[in-house]
Amino acid sequence: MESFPVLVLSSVAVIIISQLLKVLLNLIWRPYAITKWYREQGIEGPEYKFMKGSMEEIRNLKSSAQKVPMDINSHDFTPRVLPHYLKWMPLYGITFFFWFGSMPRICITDMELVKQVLSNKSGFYPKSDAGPEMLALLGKGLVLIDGPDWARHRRVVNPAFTIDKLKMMMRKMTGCAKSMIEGWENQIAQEKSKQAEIELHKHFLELTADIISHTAFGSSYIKGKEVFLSQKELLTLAFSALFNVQIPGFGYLPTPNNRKRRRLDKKVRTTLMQIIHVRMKSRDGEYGNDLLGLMLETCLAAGKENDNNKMTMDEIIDECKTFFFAGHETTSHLLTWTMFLLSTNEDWQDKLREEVLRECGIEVPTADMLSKLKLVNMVLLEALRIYGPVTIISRKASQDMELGTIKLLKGTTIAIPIPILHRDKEIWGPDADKFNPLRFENGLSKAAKHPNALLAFSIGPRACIGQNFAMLEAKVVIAMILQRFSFSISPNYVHEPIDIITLQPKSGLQVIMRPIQA
Ligand code: HEM
Repeated sequence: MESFPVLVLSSVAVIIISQLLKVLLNLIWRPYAITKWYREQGIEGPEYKFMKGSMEEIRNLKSSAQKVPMDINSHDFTPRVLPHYLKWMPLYGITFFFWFGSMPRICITDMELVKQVLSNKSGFYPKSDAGPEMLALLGKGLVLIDGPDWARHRRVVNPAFTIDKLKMMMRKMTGCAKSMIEGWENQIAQEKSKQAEIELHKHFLELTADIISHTAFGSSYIKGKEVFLSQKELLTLAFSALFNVQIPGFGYLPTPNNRKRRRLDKKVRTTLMQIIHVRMKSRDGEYGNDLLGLMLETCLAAGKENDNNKMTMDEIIDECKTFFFAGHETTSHLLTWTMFLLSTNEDWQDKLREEVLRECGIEVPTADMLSKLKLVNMVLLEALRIYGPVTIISRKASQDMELGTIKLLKGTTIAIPIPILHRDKEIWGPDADKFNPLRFENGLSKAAKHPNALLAFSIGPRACIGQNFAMLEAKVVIAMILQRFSFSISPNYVHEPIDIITLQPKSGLQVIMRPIQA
């Protein structure tokens, strides 16, 4: 009979060898087989590089493309933000594959295929896997989950975003915008000047954080500040990890970044728990009908029917993370890019001010007044088209399946590069690179050759739940600024759009603001 140590050693050896074989299979043989599979269908792409895939090339292309700022009148930031797509599309065709580490990604830019993927209701194209950094940032909330959990969360959350609820949020939105604007007026008065240079992006990030805190959580920017500041750091971590080689299990090691991520995650959770406890104590069994109230109602309604809509406290915390982040970052960028466009196209600024003063006068706008601001709406849609905050939508093939003529292998990620589709002259016409809000004159569905061509909020069942909220918020803020200020771009502004997960100006947006004398 074999001795015990020999048995242990041989078992360990078997485990190590089988793990090594698995690694070799995933890192060498599988990419080779996948490449062969797609090439046989005529789909080409850059060669797979051991473990790194295409990551190193993407990082290098991006860093050299981002060395030179853009001309202020040019809106085509794709060479800076998506240089790899621009390099590979002419080489391999509009549908091509590349490598996120050892995982294949297929880029699709055919609108019909995009529609098939995004409109699918049978769960064939779930969200692609999120790394530990994105999970810490957004939690397992609506943006990242799938299947029955997603459907249950969406059922709970939907009623917080009905048109009636949005109208009721108007007072809070205008209140937050008024404080920001009065801050600017005071600054200019204190400087005893007729104008001041204001960095708007920073202000919009705080404003939109304040608005989502008030409207969804009955809190304020100040109370939720720890969440926002920690999420900002988590965002930087997620961004820096985006094009790194992913080593399985690496996220559990006590590296400085992993430790930082865990510390920030804990801080976010503690602050959210404080906000939740305040709400639970302050009401007598009624938790309110805002987002937090609706979620708590389902969680704490022990013994009541409709368990299908129940959420656990951990799920609520994850959903809070999602809404704190998704509910303010993107909208602040939309406001920033809209103000950039209006500061550099003063003829449009004047037209919009005329419309705002005609429909709202100098009153605080109401929802009814805002519904009449057609030109403001057109400019916001055009800002979403050319500077949409979300640059890539990705999904995963849940099984081997066909998408058009492509035979997809299970696990392949499908990447939809929105800025490239939003500049497609076949879809948007010969002026696709230009700022032309008039293309939306006859409504969203008639602005392009394809009725669903604007993908800024995505389309289909996973489209943005907050799109009406974001549009209302953006209209309120832009209208209130136009009532009180005229503005032009500062000579200090440098046009460097950059995608730190979402598209934003690298060093803020400096604008010269001049109060309009009443
Ligand atoms: C200009 C502002 C906004 C833009 C451009 C935007 C864009 C998007 C996009 C493109 C998606 C789909 C992502 C994907 O399929 O991978 C999405 C989903 C989502 N957005 Fe927004 N968003 C904005 C504002 C908001 C706001 C204000 C909220 C919350 C109040 C919000 C909450 C969400 C949530 C929860 C999802 C996931 C929906 C689901 O999968 O069921 N977003 N957003």
